[in-house]
This record gives sequence, C-alpha cells and structure tokens, in this order.
Amino acid sequence: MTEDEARAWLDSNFDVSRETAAKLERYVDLLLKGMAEQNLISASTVPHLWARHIVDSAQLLTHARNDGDGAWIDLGSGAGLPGIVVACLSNRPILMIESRRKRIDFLQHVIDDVGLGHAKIFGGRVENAPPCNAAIVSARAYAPLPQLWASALHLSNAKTVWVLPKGRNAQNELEAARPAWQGVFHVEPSVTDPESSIIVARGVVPQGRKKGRS
Ligand SMILES: C[S@@+](CC[C@H](N)C(=O)[O-])C[C@H]1O[C@@H](n2cnc3c(N)ncnc32)[C@H](O)[C@@H]1O
Repeated sequence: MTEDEARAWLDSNFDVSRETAAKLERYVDLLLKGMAEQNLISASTVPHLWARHIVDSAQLLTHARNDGDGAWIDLGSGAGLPGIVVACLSNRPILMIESRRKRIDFLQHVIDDVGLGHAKIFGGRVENAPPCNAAIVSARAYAPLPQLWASALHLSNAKTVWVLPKGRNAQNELEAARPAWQGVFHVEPSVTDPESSIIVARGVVPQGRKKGRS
C-alpha cells in the first residue's frame, strides 16, 4: 500500500471530517518531531508512516466498530499505536496502558496537543491496571498471545472483543495458544500487508474455566 493509497483507504473507510484529518496530521507531525528524542517508530518505516502505522492501526476499528459502549483498552501503546489513531477516529473512551516513562510523557503531550479528551493513560504495567470490563482490547507488538491474555484477563469479560494485529505468524501463534486458551477466534487479513493478519477473539478464558463474567 502506497502513502496515497493509505490516505484514500482512510477516506473510504471512515467519515474523515476536516477536523479528524487535522488531528491525524497533527499526530503524525508530533510523531516525527518526537523521533528526535526517542525511537517512537522504527526509522525505516518513516517514509511509509501512513500505511505502516496510521492505516495499520485504523483498520482495527473496522473489526470492532459496533461492539458495546464500553471502553477500548490498548495494551503497550508505545507512541500511541493504535491508541491515538483510534482516539482520532472514534469518540469511544480509550485507555492506553504503557509502562515506559518517556512514552507516557509523549502520549500525554499528544492527548493535550491534539485535544483528545476521551483518551486517558494508565502509566504502569498492564498487570497492575485496575480491573474493568473493556468492550475492546487491542495490542500491537505488545506480547505473544499467552502472555498477552494472562496479563490482561482482569480487564475483560465474556463480551470483550480482542483485536490483535499479529504479523505473518498469526495462525501458528493462535494454534500454539489454543491448548491453554479457549474462545471464539477469527483470523482476518491485514489491509496493509497481504501476508499479515489480525486475530479477532471473543470470550477468551483459560482452558477449563467457565465463561462466567459477562
Ligand atoms: C514494541 S512496543 C509497541 C508499541 C506500539 N503498540 C506499536 O505498535 O508501535 C511495546 C510497548 O509495550 C510496552 N510494554 C511492554 N510490556 C508492558 C507491560 N507489561 N505493561 C505496560 N506496557 C508494556 C513497552 O514499554 C513498549 O512501549
């Protein structure tokens, strides 16, 4: 996907008002400026930033647009991918969880500068975030599936939708996790990389545990 195709994809999949477009542009600006101080995204991806990061994040919304009214929780948000992109494109409350101080400061700066009042940060480890019932949980380049679910189960219930971009190895990773984890799983193709996939999961609990909390 070229950068022009990435912008066209956003326009055709979201109601990108002038205000929303300005928010995304400002976020991209802040990302590029922030690169002078810390490695927010891999330098090799900068020329492809709209495809590799903005659309790659935005596509997660297309798998969880109508799932409940509750919060979207993004695990290991880093520089705000996908959390900040989701906050630019949706009014759903979003909580980004990130443990590294410099990343937390960057995320807060973006929230304040872009004006994303419905986005909040939990600055700390996912394992220590207060229990809640997220409508949606995302995690991009955060952890392998078993660690991911073990660290964040207390943020979910039986209705939570997990949208997990997983690169080229998604199906294998899912098969390896199945003996220990049950749920309803789909593997969806990524629009930014034909060889990558997104795992969409519901009702995730450890094998042997009843799907109780709803
Ligand atoms: C590889 S980066 C990915 C960042 C972003 N999601 C992206 O796709 O660009 C992983 C991020 O997860 C954070 N992280 C890793 N383990 C964590 C944990 N247990 N709790 C909170 N943050 C964590 C790291 O500090 C890092 O910023």
